[in-house]
Amino acid sequence: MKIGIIGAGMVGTSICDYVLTLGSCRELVLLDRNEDRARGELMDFGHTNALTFSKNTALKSGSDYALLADAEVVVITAGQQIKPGQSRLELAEVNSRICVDIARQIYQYSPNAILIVVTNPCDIAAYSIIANTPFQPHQVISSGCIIDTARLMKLVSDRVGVDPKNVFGYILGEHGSHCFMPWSLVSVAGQPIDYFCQQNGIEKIQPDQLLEEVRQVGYEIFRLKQNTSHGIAASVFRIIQAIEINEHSVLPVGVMPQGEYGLNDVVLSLPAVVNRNGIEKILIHPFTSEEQATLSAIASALSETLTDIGPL
Ligand SMILES: NC(=O)c1ccc[n+]([C@@H]2O[C@H](COP(=O)([O-])OP(=O)(O)OC[C@H]3O[C@@H](n4cnc5c(N)ncnc54)[C@H](O)[C@@H]3O)[C@@H](O)[C@H]2O)c1
Repeated sequence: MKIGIIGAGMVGTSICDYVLTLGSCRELVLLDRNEDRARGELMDFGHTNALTFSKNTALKSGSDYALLADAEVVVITAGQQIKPGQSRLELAEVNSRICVDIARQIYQYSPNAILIVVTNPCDIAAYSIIANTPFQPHQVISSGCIIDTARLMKLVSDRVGVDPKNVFGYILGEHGSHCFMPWSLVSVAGQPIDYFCQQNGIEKIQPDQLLEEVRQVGYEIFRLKQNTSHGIAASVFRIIQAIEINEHSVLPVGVMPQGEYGLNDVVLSLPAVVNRNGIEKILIHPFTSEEQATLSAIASALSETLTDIGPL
C-alpha cells in the first residue's frame, strides 16, 4: 500500500512510526510546507531500515503533491494550533481552509485515495473537504471519536481491573467536548457494565462522571506535554489497518450520514464499517429517545458552526 501523510509535526511523525514499525507499507510519503522538516524526519526513519525487524518501505518527502500519485490512503495532520486570543470558530475556519486546499491538491494526483482527517476540529475539517472538493463522503473519514473511545476503554479498565481490550463501548458525536456515550453499550467481557461491577464488588460507575473524565483527559495530556500524539497515532493506524486489510471493522469514526439517525449534511462519529473503500456503511443502533435527542442536538450545534464558516 502507498500511504501519504500531510504534516510532519508531532502527530504526523508519530503515525509514520506506527506505519513503519507495525504496518506493511510499500511506500510512505511525508509532505509538509516545511520541506526540511519532512526530509529530516524521513532520513531519520530511513536509518531504521538497517535493523533486522524493519521493513524496507520506500520513503519520500517534500512539499510536492505529485509525490502522492496513486496513494491509497492519505492522512491529513497539517494545520495551525490555536493562538492566544483566537476563538475556536476562527481556528475551525483557518484549519478547514488549510485542509480543503490540501485535499484539492491530493485530488489532482490521487482521486481514489481514502482521506483520514486528523487536523482539529477534525469533524468540521472533514465536512469542509466533502463540501468543497470532489471527494465523495465514503472517501473522507474524520478520526473523530476513535481516540475518545480508546480513552473510555482505558478509564473503565483502570476501574474494573480488566484488560482495556475486553472493555467495549463507544464515544460518539463530535470529537472534543460535544461527544456522548451510550451507556447501554458499555460492557466488560460482554457483560453490561453495571452488572459486571455489581457481580465483582466494584463501586458503580457514574456515566456522567466517566464521560467528563474522557473529555478532560485529552486536555490534561495537552497541559502536561503541550500536544497529544501517541494515542491519536495508534488510533489512526487502527483506521489505516482496517482499510489496508479490508477488515470491515466497526469503528467510531467521523462520517457523513445519509439520513441514518435522521441526520444529513454534517460529519460526526457513529459506528461505521470501514473497509478498503473507506466507509462502507453506518450501523443503526437502537438508541434510547434520550440518546437520539443528544445525537440530534450535537448535529445541530455542528451545523451551526458549519453555517458560520460558510463555503471555502
Ligand atoms: N483529532 C485528534 O484527535 C487530534 C489529536 C491530536 C492532534 N490533533 C490535531 O492534529 C494537528 C497536528 O497536530 P501536531 O501536534 O502534529 O501539530 P504540529 O504543529 O506539531 O505539526 C503541524 C505540521 O503541519 C505543518 N503544516 C501547517 N500548515 C501546512 C500546510 N498548509 N501544508 C503542509 N503542512 C502544513 C506544519 O509545518 C507542521 O509541521 C493539529 O490540528 C492538532 O490539533 C488532532
